[in-house]
Amino acid sequence: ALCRRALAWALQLLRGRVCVRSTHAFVFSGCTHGDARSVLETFDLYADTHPSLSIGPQRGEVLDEVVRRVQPQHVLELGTHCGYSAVRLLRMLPPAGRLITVEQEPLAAELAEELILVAGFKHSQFQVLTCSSAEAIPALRPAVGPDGLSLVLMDHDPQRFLPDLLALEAQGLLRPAGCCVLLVDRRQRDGGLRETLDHLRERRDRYCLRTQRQSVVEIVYREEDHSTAVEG
Ligand SMILES: C[S@@+](CC[C@H](N)C(=O)[O-])C[C@H]1O[C@@H](n2cnc3c(N)ncnc32)[C@H](O)[C@@H]1O
Repeated sequence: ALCRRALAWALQLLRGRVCVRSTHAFVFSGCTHGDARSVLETFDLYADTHPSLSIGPQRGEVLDEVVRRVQPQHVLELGTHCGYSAVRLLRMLPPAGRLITVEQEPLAAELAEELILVAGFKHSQFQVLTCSSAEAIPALRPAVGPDGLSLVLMDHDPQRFLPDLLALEAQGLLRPAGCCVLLVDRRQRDGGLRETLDHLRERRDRYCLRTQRQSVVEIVYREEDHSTAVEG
C-alpha cells in the first residue's frame, strides 16, 4: 500500500495538478456538441494525458449498470467536478428521470453546467447546486418530491459520506422502498469510507452492502429488514 501511494504521489508530481479550466476547454473544443457519447469520449481522451478527477470509463461502466437496473427517477450526485459522471448518469436516465448534482467549487460548478448543456441535456432534466453537500441536503425536499431519491452517487469527500448519508436519511430523502447509494472509493479504503461501512454494519435493519466493483461500493437503503448483512 505504501509503494502504491508513493507511486501515485510521484505520478501526480510528474503529471501536474488537476485543472478545471483546461479540462473544460479541451472537452468543449474537442467534442461534438449535442452528443453525450462524444463528450464522455473527449473527457476520457483528456484523462489519458492529463491529471483528471473524472470517474472514468471503468467506474463509469459500474455506474451505467446500476442506472440501467435501478431506472431511477430522482438522482442526487455529490461532487460534480467538471460534469463527467453527471453526463454519464443523465444519458442513462429514464425519460422522467432528473438529476441534482452538488459542487462546492463555483468555477467547477459553472463549467460543469456548461458541459452538461453541451452534451445535449436541458435544465428540465438537471440542476447544478453550487454549495457544499451539508448546505444542499436540508434544502433538497422540494426538488426531490414525496417519492424520495432512488439513487445517490457520493464522489465528493469521503469524510462527508457518513454525515451526508445520515442527513439524507434524517430528512426522509431516501426512497423508503429502496435507494441505491454508491460510494466512490478513490483513496483505497479511506478512513471516511471505513467509518461509513462500520456504521452501516450496525444498521442492518436499513442498509445492506450489495457489491463492491472498480472501487465503487454499492449500498441499498430500505425501510425494512435486510436479510444480508453489511460486510467489508
Ligand atoms: C472526485 S471529484 C468528482 C468527480 C465527478 N464525480 C466526475 O466523475 O466528474 C470531487 C468533487 O467534489 C467536490 N466536493 C468535495 N467536497 C464537497 C462537498 N462537501 N460538497 C460539495 N462538493 C464537494 C470537489 O470540489 C470536487 O470537485
